[in-house]
Amino acid sequence: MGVVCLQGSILRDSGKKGNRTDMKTVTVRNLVIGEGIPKICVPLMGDATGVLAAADKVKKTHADLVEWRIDTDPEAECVEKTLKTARALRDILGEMPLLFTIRTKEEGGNMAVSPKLYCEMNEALIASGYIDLVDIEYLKGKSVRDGLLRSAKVKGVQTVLSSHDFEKTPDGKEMIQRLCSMQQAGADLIKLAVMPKCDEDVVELLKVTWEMKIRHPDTPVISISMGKKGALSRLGGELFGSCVTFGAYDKASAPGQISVEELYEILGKLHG
Ligand SMILES: O=C1C[C@@](O)(C(=O)O)C[C@@H](O)[C@@H]1O
Repeated sequence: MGVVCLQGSILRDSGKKGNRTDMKTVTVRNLVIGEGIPKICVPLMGDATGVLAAADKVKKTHADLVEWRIDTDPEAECVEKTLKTARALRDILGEMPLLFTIRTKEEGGNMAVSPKLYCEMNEALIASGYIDLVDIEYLKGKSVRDGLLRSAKVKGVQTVLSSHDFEKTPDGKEMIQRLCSMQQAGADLIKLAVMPKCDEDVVELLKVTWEMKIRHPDTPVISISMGKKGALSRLGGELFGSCVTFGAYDKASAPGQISVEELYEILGKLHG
C-alpha cells in the first residue's frame, strides 16, 4: 500500500499547487462532465415497466443523467424488446443523457453473458440512436472493447470504460495502472469502483483519483470506494477529481449509494 505520495510528491513534482488542473471535459447533450460539481447519475433497475416508471420520476429529481442497468431486467437477452424500451426511455428522458450498462456477473452485476451476446447487445444499442453513453467493461478483453469503442465513435456514442472489484481495493500502483490502461484504450470516460476493507483503502482510492487529476488529466475519471466506509468518495469528487457520482432513486445499484436528493444537497454545500 502507499505508492501514491499526496503531499510530498504529486503537488510539488507537477508544479500544480493550488486549484489548477487541465482536466478534460466531455459534453453529452447539454451536460458538461469533468468540471465543477460532480454530475449525479441515477441507476434505473428492473424490468421495462419498472424502468420506464422510474425514469419518469427520476426526470423530476436533481439527477443529471441516468444509467440503465439492463442486466437487472429478466428479459434483457431479448434485444428487440430492449430496443423498444430504449426508444420509450429516450422519449421520457428528453435531453437527459442516458448511459447504457450491461453489468456482468464477473464485475458484480446480474447477467452471465457470453462475449458474443455482450457485443451484440451493446452494438444494437449503440446503433439505435437512443443512448448517449455506453459502459464497456475493460476486462472483457481487447477485441471486445476495441470493437465497441470503434462502433461507439462512429455512431457518436460516448464511452465509459469500467472496472470493478467488489472484493477489495487493489494497491495504489495497480489502480493507477488500470486507469491509465483504460485511458490509453481511448475511452471518453474511465471508471473504477472498488471495495474498501479498511479506512486506508478509502484514502488510497482518493489519492489515486487525485493523482489521475494531476498527472493524467486527459480523460475524466469516475472513482468509487463502495460500501458505507467509502461514502466520502461519492461526495468529494470535486476536490479529488471524480466527475460523476452514482445516487439512488428508489433502489441502490451498489452498496453505499446515497439518495439522489441527499447527494444534490451535500454536493451543493461542498461546492460552497
Ligand atoms: O459502475 C458503477 C458504479 C456503481 O457500482 C456504484 O458503486 O455506484 C453503480 C453501478 O450501477 C455503476 O455501473
